Amino acid sequence: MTALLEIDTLTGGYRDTKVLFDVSAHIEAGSVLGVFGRNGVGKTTLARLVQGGLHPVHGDIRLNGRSVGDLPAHARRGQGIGYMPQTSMVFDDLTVRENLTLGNAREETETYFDRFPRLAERLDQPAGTMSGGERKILAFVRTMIEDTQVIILDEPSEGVQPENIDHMAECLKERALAGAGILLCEQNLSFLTGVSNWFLGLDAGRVVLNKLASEVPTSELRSILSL
Ligand SMILES: Nc1ncnc2c1ncn2[C@@H]1O[C@H](COP(=O)(O)OP(=O)(O)OP(=O)(O)O)[C@@H](O)[C@H]1O
Repeated sequence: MTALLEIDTLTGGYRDTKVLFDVSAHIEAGSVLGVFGRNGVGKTTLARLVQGGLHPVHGDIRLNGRSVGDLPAHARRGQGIGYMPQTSMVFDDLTVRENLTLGNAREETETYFDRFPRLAERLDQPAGTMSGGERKILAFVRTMIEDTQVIILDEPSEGVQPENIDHMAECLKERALAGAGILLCEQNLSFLTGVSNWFLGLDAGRVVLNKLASEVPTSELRSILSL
C-alpha cells in the first residue's frame, strides 16, 4: 500500500550548502513520525523541504503516490500539507481571532478552547502581545484546525508549559486517529515518545535511525541525542 507521504532520498539545504543527505522516510495515514536529533542536525531543513519552502537538490516527496517535489509551498498547502514553522508562526499584528480564522478550517476552533482557554480569553488582542509560549499554542491550534492530510510541526512544544504540551499531545493523537499523517520535529523526548508511532533520528543531516517506535528503547533515543 502507498504511504500517505513518502520522502525519497532527499538531499538539500541552502544555496551551495547541503545540509541533508539521502533522507528517506514515510508517513502512513493515522500515524506520527517523530523526527529528532541534536541542534543543527537538519530537522527544520527537512520540515521545509517537505513543506516546499526549500527545494531539494536531489530526491522527491510524494503525497498519496504523486510527486509534489516540484511544487511551491502554496501548492503543496493546497494539496493538503499543513505546516507550523519553528519561528514566525503567527501574524503579530492580527488579533488571535483573525489568526484563527485565516485559511480553511476543518473544524470549529471552539473545540480547542477547553484545552487552551488562554486563547479564548485573548481573542481580540493582537497576537504579538502574547507570550512566546502562547503564540506557539495559537500557531499550533491554527495548524490543527486546517483542512490538511499531512501536518508538519517544527518544535511546537518549545517554550510551552508542560500542562499545555500534554494538551498538544492529546490533539495530535486525535488528529492522527482521524486519519492525518503527522511529521513532528521535536527535542522534548517525553512529548515525542508519547505521540510518535515511528522515529526518524538524524545526525549531521543523515538518517541514523528509522524504526517503529515500539522497537526503540528510550536509551537508544538518548544516545542519538548525545552522539
Ligand atoms: N538559512 C540558512 N542558511 C544557511 N545555513 C542554514 C540556514 N538555516 C540553517 N542552516 C544550517 O543548516 C544546518 C541544519 O539546521 P536546521 O535548522 O535544519 O537544524 P535543526 O536540527 O532544526 O536545529 P535546531 O534543533 O537547533 O532547530 C545547521 O548547520 C544550520 O546552521
